[in-house]
Formats: sequence, structure tokens, C-alpha cells
Amino acid sequence: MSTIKVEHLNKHFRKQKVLDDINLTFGSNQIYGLLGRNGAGKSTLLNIITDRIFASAGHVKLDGENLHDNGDMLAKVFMMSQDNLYPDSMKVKTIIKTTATLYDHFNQPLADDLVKKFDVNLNTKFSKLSTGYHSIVKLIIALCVPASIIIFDEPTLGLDANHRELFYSELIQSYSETPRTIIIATHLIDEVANLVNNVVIINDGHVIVNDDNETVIKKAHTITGPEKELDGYCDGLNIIGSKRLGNLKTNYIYGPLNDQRMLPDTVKIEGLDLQTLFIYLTKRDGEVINNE
Ligand SMILES: Nc1ncnc2c1ncn2[C@@H]1O[C@H](COP(=O)(O)OP(=O)(O)OP(=O)(O)O)[C@@H](O)[C@H]1O
Repeated sequence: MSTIKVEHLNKHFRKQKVLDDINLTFGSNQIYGLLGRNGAGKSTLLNIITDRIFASAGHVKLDGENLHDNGDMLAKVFMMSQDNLYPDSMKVKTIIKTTATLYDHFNQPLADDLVKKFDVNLNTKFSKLSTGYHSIVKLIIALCVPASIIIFDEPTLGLDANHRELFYSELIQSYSETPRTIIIATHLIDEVANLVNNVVIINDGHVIVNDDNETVIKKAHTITGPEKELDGYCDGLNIIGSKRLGNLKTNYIYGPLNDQRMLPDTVKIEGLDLQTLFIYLTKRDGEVINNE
């Protein structure tokens, strides 16, 4: 069991309220996508979970025990972020070796395999690695440590498309061999949409979506038709955005449809992908998307 509970969490930096009464459960052996716009508070939340910074109020518990200042419990949580934790002059092979000595069950065969697959030069100093390889070295370590909760904060920063694909497939492979709780904060929503089984969206310091992937996608619809028929059909539904193309209008809906209502022949309902859903749910007042 490794369940993280975030309870009534608040964080301000001086007068700026960044997290406002956040309540979340990250369940055992699930993969979470933590999504939010720039500055939404994702890294702040993850830094509080891993006790790198303090909450202004509230708690984070792992299996019922407070994580704050709790070395035994914090040892079960590993976070890969863009923060540099390694000395610049340290060679990659020393970083991996040192990490392996810190963890009893570090997966050395996997580390060796990933070094080959990602074509990492073990003799390069950390400071001399390219941006992508900085991320790759940290990803390899995150995949090999025996923590029961692995957090990735922007794991693919700087990775080319081939290396991103490789990372996602290695993550799935590693998860299927050793299930654990995984939280991925990312802006590459399309790329993780089929990888995560739960979606958490933070906006302006609040959780606005917190559900399993299937439920989220079931509630998300694109409905298109001539304006009058479309608006009649969509009356009372939760319309999160609209756009017009010629004589046709599209409404984006997040929430239940009205099953009792007749669907006009001219109106078509389709699914809505996670990225488009995210864009409309987090759109700011007055912000223009897609020439709406
Ligand atoms: N140490 C700090 N001191 C002051 N303000 C901070 C600090 N850390 C974060 N913030 C502010 O808190 C807000 C949330 O930042 P955070 O890094 O958590 O967002 P994020 O969702 O991870 O964003 P991004 O996707 O751009 O990385 C931002 O407005 C940021 O400027």
C-alpha cells in the first residue's frame, strides 16, 4: 500500500496564494497525470509532498503518516524534477553508482540497459550534458530507485521525440513489472493521455478535475451543428467553450448530456480529447483560442 493523501493544503508565497485548500488522494499503484497551466502550482504541490518546501497550512500523509519531517516515510517517495541535485563535476557513472549505494534494491540491470538504450556516455561530467541528457540521467535514476511512489516533474524537458517515446515505453514496462504510484506533471498532455489512468487538473491553485481517465473522457464531448439546433440541444449542458466554422458551430461540453433530449439529425456528438478539454477548462476570461 502507498497512498498519498493531501489534506486542506494551502501555500502562499508572501501575499500570493498559490494553493488553496487542495484535497487529493494519489492511490496505490496508479499512474496520475498532474496537469495545469504555467504557474498553476504543480511544482509547488509536488515540492510540498516531497517535503522540499513547507505548506502554509494542511498536511500530506503517506499511508496515514504525516510526511513532513518523516525520513522513513519520505524514503518511499522519489521525485525527479528539473532541480539540479548533482555536483556539476560528477561523472554520470559516479552519479548512478552513488545513487545505487544509497538504495538497497536499486535496479542496476535496468540502469545498465537504459544507459545503453538512451546512449548515455557514462564518462561525461553532469555539467557537460546537454539539456536532454540532464533529464535522461535523472529519468534513468528515477526508474531504477526502489521507491513506492515516483514523481516526475516535467520529465521529458529537452528530450527529442524518439527519447520521449522511449521514456514512455520504459515507464510502462517498468510499471508493469513493478507496479507503484506514479505522478507525472507535464505539459505534453497528448503524449501522456493514454499512459495515465487518472487525471488531476489544477487551475489557479484549485483542483478542477480529479477523476480516472475513463470518467474524464466520458464526460467530455464535442457537439457540432447549425447554431440554432445546436444551442437548443446544448441548453442547460455545461458548455466550456465554442467555436464557429462557416455555418456550423461547435460547443465543447464537460459533464453529463441530457439523454431525454432528441438529437436533431443535423447535430453530431463526438468525443473530446484530453488536451482540448484541458485548454477549454483552463482558458482565462478574454483569452482567444482557435479564432473562436
Ligand atoms: N520560491 C518561490 N517564491 C515565490 N514564488 C514562488 C516560488 N515558487 C513558486 N512560486 C510561484 O508560485 C506559482 C506556482 O509556481 P509553480 O512552479 O508551482 O507552478 P507550475 O504549475 O509548476 O508551473 P510551470 O508549469 O510553469 O512549471 C508561480 O506564480 C510561481 O511564481
